[in-house]
Amino acid sequence: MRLTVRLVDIAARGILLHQNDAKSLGVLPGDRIMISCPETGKATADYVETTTTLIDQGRIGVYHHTKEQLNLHESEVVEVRVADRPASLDLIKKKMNGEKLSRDDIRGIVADIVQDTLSPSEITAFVVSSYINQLDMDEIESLTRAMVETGDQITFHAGPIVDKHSIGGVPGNKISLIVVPIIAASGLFIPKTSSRAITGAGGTADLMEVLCPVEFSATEVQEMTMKTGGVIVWGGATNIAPADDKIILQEYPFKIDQIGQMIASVMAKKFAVGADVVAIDIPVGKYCKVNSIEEGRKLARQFIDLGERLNMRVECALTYGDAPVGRAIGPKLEIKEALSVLEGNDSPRSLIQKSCVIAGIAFELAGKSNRGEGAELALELLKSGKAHKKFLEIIEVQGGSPDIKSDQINPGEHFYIVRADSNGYVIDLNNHSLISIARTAGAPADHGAGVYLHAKHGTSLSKGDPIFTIYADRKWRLEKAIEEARRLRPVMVEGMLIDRVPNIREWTPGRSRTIE
Ligand SMILES: O=P(O)(O)OC[C@H]1O[C@H](OP(=O)(O)O)[C@H](O)[C@@H]1O
Ligand SMILES: Nc1ccnc(=O)[nH]1
Repeated sequence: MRLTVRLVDIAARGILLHQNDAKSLGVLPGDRIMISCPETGKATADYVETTTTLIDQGRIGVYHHTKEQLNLHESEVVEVRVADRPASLDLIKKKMNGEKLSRDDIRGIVADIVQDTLSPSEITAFVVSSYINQLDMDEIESLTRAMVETGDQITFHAGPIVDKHSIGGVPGNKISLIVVPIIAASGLFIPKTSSRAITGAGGTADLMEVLCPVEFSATEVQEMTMKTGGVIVWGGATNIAPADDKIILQEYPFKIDQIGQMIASVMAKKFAVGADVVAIDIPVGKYCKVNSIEEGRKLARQFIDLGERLNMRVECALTYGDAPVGRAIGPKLEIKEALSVLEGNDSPRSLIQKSCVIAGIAFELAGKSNRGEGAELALELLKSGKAHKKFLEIIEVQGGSPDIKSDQINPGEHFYIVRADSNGYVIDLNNHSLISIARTAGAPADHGAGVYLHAKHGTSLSKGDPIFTIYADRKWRLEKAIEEARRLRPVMVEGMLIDRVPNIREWTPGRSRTIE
């Protein structure tokens, strides 16, 4: 069938057909058609959407992606025919049925993810199929390798290359902003690529973006690392493991991070930058991705095994995840807290301790310090101000201002303080609820949004004391977050009323009771 092009300014994938043309072709919404340009001979497949009003019969609505692929112009005539289904759909179904995927199967799926052959809902199907029928170690290795092979890789001619990564899941986990400059200040190289928020209210890339650009090519990452010793960039922009970010985009709304894909997501980024040694932070807690020490050990073993298969030396730290790291949750609040620690502030101690433990493991793995002495070296580099100086250099090389000070960073202008409604000690913090409130307030997209905790486990509060403050860049978002905080009550104070269950049945006081 020949159709006339109408360019439609929509960024997503897809092709818009009049319902009658779709019927003549024998396709339904979601089916694929092959569009070829007789003039250039170029062809590409895309999935169909249909309309009865937006496009006239005889025309084809071409979205941005296909326009770019085929270099199409308004009113040009193209040839359209039914396209084959991508073979990877059957492979995803294989996983849905609980079968094991071979290396070639996984290569096929990842290639189709990277080339945008699979639609977002089809990628979601892959995520869900491996969420229900977990990936085994061979499948995780294949996924990691396929993610690396379909993207750019960096080779450093100096070494050792050090890296760190957290599996996430604990709010306020801003330690990369402290660990990376500590490691770079020691003279080691750390080309750190991070993802944006997956289950949280601010990934490291979202945080760093408050201070400077985070989108660079693999070559730029390499050059900047050689110059300063370290960078903190967004993995999704580098074309390092490009499938990773496309998968994460589908996980974000569900707040899920399937274990096998998580391991591959982390390790692909490490492998692609040529890391020799890697320290992995696994937060463990009631509301974390990993809920018990036992589960944490199992996951650590998987990271170490995969490291061996890929020739990287990996060590994992199971860390305390029952409470947020530090007190700040959300991009600007977290940057402010991390920067103030680098500037020499002595608190929050949990943040300093955790950062030094992880940097210490990396030092020991890289042979920079003896076993058991790495954290001490990390603390020295932090206390001496060398890590702070290095952080400012990293900001500058990425295009930000090296004069930035923590007291110049202000969270959102709209805020609300939640206060204790009884005396007592803080006995529980619900990470999921805190993240939810910060996201409802606008984090991570609104950089000023988030939650600042005034009290953590064991803090003694009197009625009326502040427990946490919610910040937002927009008033309506703050209002929604306050509503959510009232409903979720993320901080439990001993002696506090948990909920009141009203009796809504009609009742007249004093009415005499009758005994039947
Ligand atoms: O949103 P959730 O699931 O908490 O985790 C995502 C965060 O965890 C990792 O941190 P890092 O890169 O090691 O600092 C990721 O890269 C990302 O920034
Ligand atoms: N799935 C992931 C978890 C944490 N970090 C990542 O980069 N990816």
